[in-house]
Amino acid sequence: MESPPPPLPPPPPVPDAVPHASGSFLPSFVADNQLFQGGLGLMGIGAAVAVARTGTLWASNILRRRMLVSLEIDNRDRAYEWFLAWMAHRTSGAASASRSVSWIRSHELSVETMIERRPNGSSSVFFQLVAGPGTHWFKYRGAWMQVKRERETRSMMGGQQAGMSVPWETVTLTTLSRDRRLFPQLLAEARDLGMQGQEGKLVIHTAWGIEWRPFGKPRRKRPLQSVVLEPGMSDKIEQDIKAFLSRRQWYADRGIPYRRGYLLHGPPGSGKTSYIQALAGSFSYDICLLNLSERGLADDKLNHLLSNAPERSFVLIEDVDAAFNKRVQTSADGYQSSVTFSGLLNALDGVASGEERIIFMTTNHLERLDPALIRPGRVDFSALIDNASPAQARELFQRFYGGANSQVAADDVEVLARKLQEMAETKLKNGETVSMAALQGHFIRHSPDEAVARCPELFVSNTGILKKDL
Ligand SMILES: Nc1ncnc2c1ncn2[C@@H]1O[C@H](COP(=O)(O)OP(=O)(O)OP(=O)(O)O)[C@@H](O)[C@H]1O
Repeated sequence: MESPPPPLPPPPPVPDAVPHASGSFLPSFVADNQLFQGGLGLMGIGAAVAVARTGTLWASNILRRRMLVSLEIDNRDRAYEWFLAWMAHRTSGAASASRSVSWIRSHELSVETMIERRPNGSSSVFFQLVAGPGTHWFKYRGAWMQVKRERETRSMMGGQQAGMSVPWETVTLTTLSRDRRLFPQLLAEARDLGMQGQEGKLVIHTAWGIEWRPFGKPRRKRPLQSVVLEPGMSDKIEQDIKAFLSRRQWYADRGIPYRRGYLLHGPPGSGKTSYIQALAGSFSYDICLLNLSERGLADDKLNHLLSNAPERSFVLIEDVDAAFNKRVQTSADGYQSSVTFSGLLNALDGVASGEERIIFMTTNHLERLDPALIRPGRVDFSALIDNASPAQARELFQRFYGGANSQVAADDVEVLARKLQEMAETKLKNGETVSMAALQGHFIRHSPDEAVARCPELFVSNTGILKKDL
């Protein structure tokens, strides 16, 4: 019988997952591990720097908020263009002698090309270097100011620039809080300088989204007499507007909305738009040009625009028939333009529509307009501005060729003008007329004698469409 196998050796002791240390694990791990000590040290320094930096930022923000004051002007506000013009004026030779402002030499400049037309017809071009995008410093009435001009490109929503990317600019003025009272003074100076530039000018506004903004530079006012209407017509319209402008309280006392609508209708080239612009200039009013077919314009925006037209401005809706024919439904959900017909009617005299507003509408086709659009309350004064009458043709001729600077003797002008009127009367009896625009073009092209001799070729049968215009 075999001997039993020898006994197995005892299993090795199981090592402790964690060596028994007195207390916890970490201190001894750190005490024995220099690399870890270094890492902890660096962490501590990093944390201290971060805290110091945050503290400094916080303190400088507090200080900035308490000690400094900033004023932001963006390019949607009229003060923006006035301030830039003020800056340009101040940095130009004309005003640099001004004691109120001294500029630190700017390193970011941009150029504004200015064309100055002289009365004799010549013009001169000069370049104005203005502070461009960047940071500039100047001293105004003893206080240092920082100007930060920033430009970015944003895409416009709505308005004639809908979908376009246009530069979006802001200017931020910063000065010591104790000098904050200088901001209104500076803006008033900029405004006065800017208004000087608009003195005697007509500002045309167009819609930018739901806001009105000046479009281009202010234009020279057109003399009202230069637009020759049928004798007495201009006075009639002028008197009606004067009466309206003088009865604000009368309307208020009777709770009647202080609004008035005018409709000038007639063939193309009869002077409707020119007259409205000249009339606005004669009242020192601006023009707000509203295009109902403008992309992105909807009923709510239209209502906002009509309710928020700038003070002292006429709202002009040209060719109003083109936006709406007689409620022609072109699709199940609405009309051919983005503004609905009922939206226009409500904007013109609905409950939400604005107060103190003068609207001019023009059309070549009165017969196409919906009666709801031209009923009183929306159109309070309607006038036919027609093709040239013999009297108008004569007066336009005299305005072109007469006057102090005329090369033609006054008597000769008078004889020719009378001849033109007699010819026009004959033509009119035959049912032939001519537009004032065609007469204007004819007079521009010809000498007085030629103008009269060749005028008969301009007249066409009374369709209002002229051979010359085709
Ligand atoms: N009655 C007028 N007196 C002086 N100029 C005129 C007259 N009518 C038209 N003109 C000249 O003809 C041009 C076109 O005039 P305007 O645009 O005002 O006509 P309109 O009636 O508004 O035309 P449309 O109906 O096609 O818009 C302008 O250059 C303007 O100077």
